Amino acid sequence: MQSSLSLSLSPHTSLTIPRPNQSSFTTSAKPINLRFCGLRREALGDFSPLLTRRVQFNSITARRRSAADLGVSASLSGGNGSPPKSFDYDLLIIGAGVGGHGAALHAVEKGLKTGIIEGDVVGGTCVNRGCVPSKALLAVSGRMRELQSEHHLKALGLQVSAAGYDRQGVADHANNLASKIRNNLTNSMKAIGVDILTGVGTILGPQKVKVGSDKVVTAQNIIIATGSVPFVPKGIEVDGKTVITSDHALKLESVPDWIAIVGSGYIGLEFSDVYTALGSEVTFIEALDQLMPGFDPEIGKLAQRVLINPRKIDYHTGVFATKITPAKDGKPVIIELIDAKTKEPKDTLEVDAALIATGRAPFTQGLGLENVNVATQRGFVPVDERMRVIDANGNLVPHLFCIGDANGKMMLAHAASAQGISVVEQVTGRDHVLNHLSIPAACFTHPEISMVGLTEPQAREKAEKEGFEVSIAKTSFKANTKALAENEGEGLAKLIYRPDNGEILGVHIFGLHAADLIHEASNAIALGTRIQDIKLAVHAHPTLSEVLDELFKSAKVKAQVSSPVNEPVAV
Ligand SMILES: Cc1cc2nc3c(=O)[nH]c(=O)nc-3n(C[C@H](O)[C@H](O)[C@H](O)COP(=O)(O)OP(=O)(O)OC[C@H]3O[C@@H](n4cnc5c(N)ncnc54)[C@H](O)[C@@H]3O)c2cc1C
Ligand SMILES: NC(=O)c1ccc[n+]([C@@H]2O[C@H](COP(=O)([O-])OP(=O)(O)OC[C@H]3O[C@@H](n4cnc5c(N)ncnc54)[C@H](O)[C@@H]3O)[C@@H](O)[C@H]2O)c1
Repeated sequence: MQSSLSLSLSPHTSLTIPRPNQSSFTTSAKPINLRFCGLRREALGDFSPLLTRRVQFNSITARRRSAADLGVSASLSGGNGSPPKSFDYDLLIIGAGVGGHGAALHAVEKGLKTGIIEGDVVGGTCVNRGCVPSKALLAVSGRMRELQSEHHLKALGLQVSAAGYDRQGVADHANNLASKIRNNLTNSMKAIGVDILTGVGTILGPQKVKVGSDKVVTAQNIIIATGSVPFVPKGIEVDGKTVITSDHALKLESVPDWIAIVGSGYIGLEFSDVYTALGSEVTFIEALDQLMPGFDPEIGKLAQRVLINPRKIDYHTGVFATKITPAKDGKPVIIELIDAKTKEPKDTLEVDAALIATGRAPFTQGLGLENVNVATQRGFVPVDERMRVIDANGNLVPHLFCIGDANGKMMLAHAASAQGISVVEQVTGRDHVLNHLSIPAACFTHPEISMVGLTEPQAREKAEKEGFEVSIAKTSFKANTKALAENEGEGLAKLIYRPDNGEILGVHIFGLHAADLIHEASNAIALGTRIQDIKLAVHAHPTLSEVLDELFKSAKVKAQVSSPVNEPVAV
């Protein structure tokens, strides 16, 4: 099956990037650890993302227009294999998702002549099929939950008659938000002089890229930022109506009475929040032994108690969905489950719809990586800690970088953008290594979950290897005035730290506005701030941020204050 993304740029142009054929896969490449993708890929064996992709630029009109419209001259120097002697751009980015966009803005700020190539729509996954529309749906589910919770409203002294929703209205809200943010992103680049080159980018050789079918551009440095697409395990037939991926679900064309969600990672969990608020019953199917396997186990348990158990959600863990057949001729969607360990048949489910949320596959095939001797690992572009691309012999490819979902380091929008900024710092003369352990992540359920750094098991494993002690501090939202005023006392913040020197190893929050609260901790990790220093910082009262204030204050650190406290200043 070969689905495609289509875009009409104008009445005369159209571009199509076919999405991967999601019915074949390979397991021969080296496993890589995708810490923030819920689980190590090797744990899934045969169910790993498949990595086939074919890109086409299928409109002759579009090809002609792209060459004429670009306004940049193709470099004539150098054959495909040798580097050109002069360049059209200082920096050329392939892929205008959030990663490419972040890199482009920073590059212009640093004075680089910058071009960005986009084969579909500006904004990529996050803006068009990811963060942005999903958060619009979650904004609706949050309000629906509040309005439907008689107990909660009564506690606040409120009376509201029955809450309802208009499905198309909700869908329009998500779609309109995506359009608005896409325009903002496009305009923000145009306004500062980034050249947006329309067409599929293919690497021809060192520092040289083809755009569409016949335009060639050269650049001093190139960043690959081609992102990812939904991964659908072998045996699952996606029809886009009753068996869907997040690409389809975000359009909210229907709200099924009963939907199975395969995978209980970020996408599964966020959509369970949306669907149950809109009235669906949900059945989770999770390959690992527990739901939400990527989260700190204690936070996962609390999340299960609050986000799963009281809602119309049941689940099967330790099972793979091996075959899913879409609804047809009056028959429901049929899901065949096998035991994840024994591989024996376990169960068959009949539901109205199934959402496949089993991770994302990198979008890198057909990119011309072979022309610079780069072999992907399960489709991901191998990079070092500075996002420099590594070739098939283990050497760095000069002037070539890869950021975002395509390198698989951390599949988050802000991580993609931060990696892009880090690359720009390097090519403009400042060495920079991004600390991925300081990058926060959040799941926008109600309430939210957020985290930065290590989970408790990861911290204990590291401590054992490196020979240090780990301590844990916790604070409850129940003791926070603002949370109680909102009648939202269900929540926990957890700090994992070194008691000898006050280093923050990880912070995990479950509760109201957890996604916003995490940044005090992530900035502290990024800046190397120790607990003995941050516990002296002052927080406004009454605010949710006092949850973190209490958390840092309750930690028992042996070291004294490690940086001088500012002298009081007369104002
Ligand atoms: C449902 C969902 C919800 C999400 N929610 C969040 C969230 O709340 N927070 C968060 O941080 N992350 C979230 N993510 C993840 C986030 O969307 C991705 O991590 C992020 O979009 C990755 O950015 P990127 O720039 O690497 O790639 P992408 O956003 O995928 O962009 C890549 C771009 O490159 C283009 N392209 C690909 N190949 C070529 C080529 N050869 N030539 C030219 N152009 C090409 C594509 O068309 C695309 O526009 C979510 C993802 C999904 C699916
Ligand atoms: N709020 C956010 O930041 C946000 C929201 C959505 C998506 N994302 C990003 O998008 C990416 C994809 O999200 P996702 O939820 O699809 O992936 P994920 O990696 O977070 O979770 C996938 C889940 O599916 C399970 N699984 C995999 N194959 C299975 C099978 N055959 N049968 C049953 N279970 C199976 C895994 O064990 C895992 O728990 C994530 O890496 C995440 O970083 C982020």
